[in-house]
Amino acid sequence: MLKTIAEGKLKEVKRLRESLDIAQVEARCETSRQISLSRDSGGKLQLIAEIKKASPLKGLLCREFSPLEMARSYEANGAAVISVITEQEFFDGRKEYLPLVKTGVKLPVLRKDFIIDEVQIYESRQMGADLLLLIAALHDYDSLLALVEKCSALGMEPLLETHGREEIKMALDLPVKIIGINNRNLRDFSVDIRSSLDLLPLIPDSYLKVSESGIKEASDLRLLESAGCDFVLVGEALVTAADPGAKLREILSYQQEEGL
Ligand SMILES: O=P(O)(O)OC[C@@H](O)[C@@H](O)c1c[nH]c2ccccc12
Repeated sequence: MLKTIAEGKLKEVKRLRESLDIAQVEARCETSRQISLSRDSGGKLQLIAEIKKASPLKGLLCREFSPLEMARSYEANGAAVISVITEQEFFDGRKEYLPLVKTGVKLPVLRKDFIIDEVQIYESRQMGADLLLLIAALHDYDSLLALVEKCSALGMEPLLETHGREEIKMALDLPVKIIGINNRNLRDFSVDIRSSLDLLPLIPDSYLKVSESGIKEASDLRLLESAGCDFVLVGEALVTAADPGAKLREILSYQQEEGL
């Protein structure tokens, strides 16, 4: 599956190489400031809320889909970061969603796509992304290193997504600050948040740790918080709710109850 998606990106990369004015993006970057994430001072888990219209496995998730409205309601209800899926073929995302969301909210915005070439990093910068997802499974060490460095040079923060011990080991050898553990196996799409619980202890506290996928309830957040996780990335559970903002508030509400 992952391979099919990445192969689909090759054409897009070719087109981008022909059309994107890299020098112009670089020139504009000099004046722009990097937004960086940090751990909550009280140790509270923070939430990255995803704008996700569809998934390859389940198809359409959200009928009345308005990315801007959704982002604003995530922001108003306590999200720390907005994640925007821009991949079109399998997730029905659109590149336009990112600049739209970026201008509509104050929160940092993460671009979720399948990044296989540095030209997409320039494109992400031009779109206005603050953070960029890089998927370890798509690369070897050298190509990841080049992408991570390009990302940082352009003032964006890479979120390196891993699955399994080997990929975490590789992540720890790269100059990244944020490591994600995807609970979804991108090869067969099975999901289990225990995968984060098992792997979080392998990541030192000098990194920001993100658990991604299959997170639905306050009880999941509680578990991950006590395992030392800093951020959770939630998509489906929010976008399939009648009121995504209200759902976000509800799953974070345990933090108030505990008076953190
Ligand atoms: O909808 P969920 O199960 O809450 O998962 C969100 C997010 O983790 C998932 O969309 C995701 C994780 N890694 C990705 C890479 C590309 C596209 C999407 C993803």
